[in-house]
Amino acid sequence: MTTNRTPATRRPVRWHTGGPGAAQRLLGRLRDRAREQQRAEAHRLLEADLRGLWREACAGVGLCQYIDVATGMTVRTPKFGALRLGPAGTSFTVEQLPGGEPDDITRHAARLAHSLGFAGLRVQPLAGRWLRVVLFEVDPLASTFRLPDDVIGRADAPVLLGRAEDGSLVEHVLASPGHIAVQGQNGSGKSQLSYGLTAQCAAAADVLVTGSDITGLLLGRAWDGTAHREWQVTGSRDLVAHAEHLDRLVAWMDTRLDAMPPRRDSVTPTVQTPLVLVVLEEFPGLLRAAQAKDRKLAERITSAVLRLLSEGRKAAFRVLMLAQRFEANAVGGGYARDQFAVRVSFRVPAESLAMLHGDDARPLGPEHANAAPGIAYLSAPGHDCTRLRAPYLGGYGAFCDRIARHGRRPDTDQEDAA
Ligand SMILES: Nc1ncnc2c1ncn2[C@@H]1O[C@H](COP(=O)(O)OP(=O)(O)OP(=O)(O)O)[C@@H](O)[C@H]1O
Repeated sequence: MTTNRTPATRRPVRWHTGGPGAAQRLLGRLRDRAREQQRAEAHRLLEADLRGLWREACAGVGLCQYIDVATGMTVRTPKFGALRLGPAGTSFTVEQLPGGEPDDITRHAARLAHSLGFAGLRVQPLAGRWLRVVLFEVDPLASTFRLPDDVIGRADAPVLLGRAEDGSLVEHVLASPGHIAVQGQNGSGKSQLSYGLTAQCAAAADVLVTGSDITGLLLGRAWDGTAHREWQVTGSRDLVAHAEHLDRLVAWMDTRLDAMPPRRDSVTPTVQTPLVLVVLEEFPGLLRAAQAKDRKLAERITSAVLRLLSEGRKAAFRVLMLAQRFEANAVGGGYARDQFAVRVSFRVPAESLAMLHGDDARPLGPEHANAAPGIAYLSAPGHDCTRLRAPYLGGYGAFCDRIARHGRRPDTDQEDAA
């Protein structure tokens, strides 16, 4: 069979190039796809790694259930869902065990995060039993943050306590009915927090910063020229003066309770009836010194403080007590310790953390025993064992400057103290 086709009738093969640069675009797309596949593969491998580590870590800290099945005992841990890698960091979803609470994970946060190769983690509840675990490459509390040069104008405005791991500010309203306990070893950050708290409310017309300070640094000289100074007793030479001052505060509290208007069960802070912040700096030191001098003097101080703690809330008295450790016998007994609604612990031995925050804080003890200055644990209404970084005001000179700048000057408007 022959064909008559001539070369002239054969149609040339034409490549549809799509214009100039199309080959490069195609190549680019192929490279993007390859990169995407590599990324997806890396993501899948990392997810598998973290899933395995998560399971081991949960079993390691006891966050698991043992189930007896036909083939033997099996361990069930909160289920790892999906990994998310993004500009906001690394996170994954988790389905809690039946009956589980986000707190079960938060309680072991440091140890779980370390097992996964991260510095820390935070838990965000999602829907139902699901939550998101956000991992931190560096401890979010590692860096210092400055206390802004702000003051409150009224007792019902919030003062800043610190910054939590998620970057949110943790505040406290003095007018809310709760005394404040602060414990920490030497150099752990108690003074910085107290400088910050007192400086923030030094200008408020309805707050009086009073109390007893054997060190004479937190209260005393720094407050010269302010309306608060005559309500502060300092130094350890005249311990009777501390007892007398505390008795004077109790008498003031009693006058308020006696004068409570009908159908009212608490005093609202006003300029005439200010909120009385009773600062007890190094209170165990005051008690020890008083005991060494005269046992009766120590009892007198203890009973005045107990009355302020147990009845002060209704009379707009708030106690801010500072101690290295809140051992019951060092702070006037277990009853006294139970009166504190807001509890802050800087670096303390593990046992002391559990003593002030309860057994829930026990797993955090070993890590917190080495916390850097300024890092604290907070238990307060609405804050169940929140780890925070207290704001840094600066050296003692900076504190004195703030009080000199903002401290309320004496006036004649105030009520009922006389
Ligand atoms: N919130 C903070 N941020 C950064 N650094 C801090 C913070 N708090 C304390 N520090 C550092 O730790 C040092 C000691 O802090 P601070 O004097 O408050 O401790 P303390 O618990 O009151 O100790 P002491 O019982 O000996 O008075 C400060 O001089 C400061 O360098």
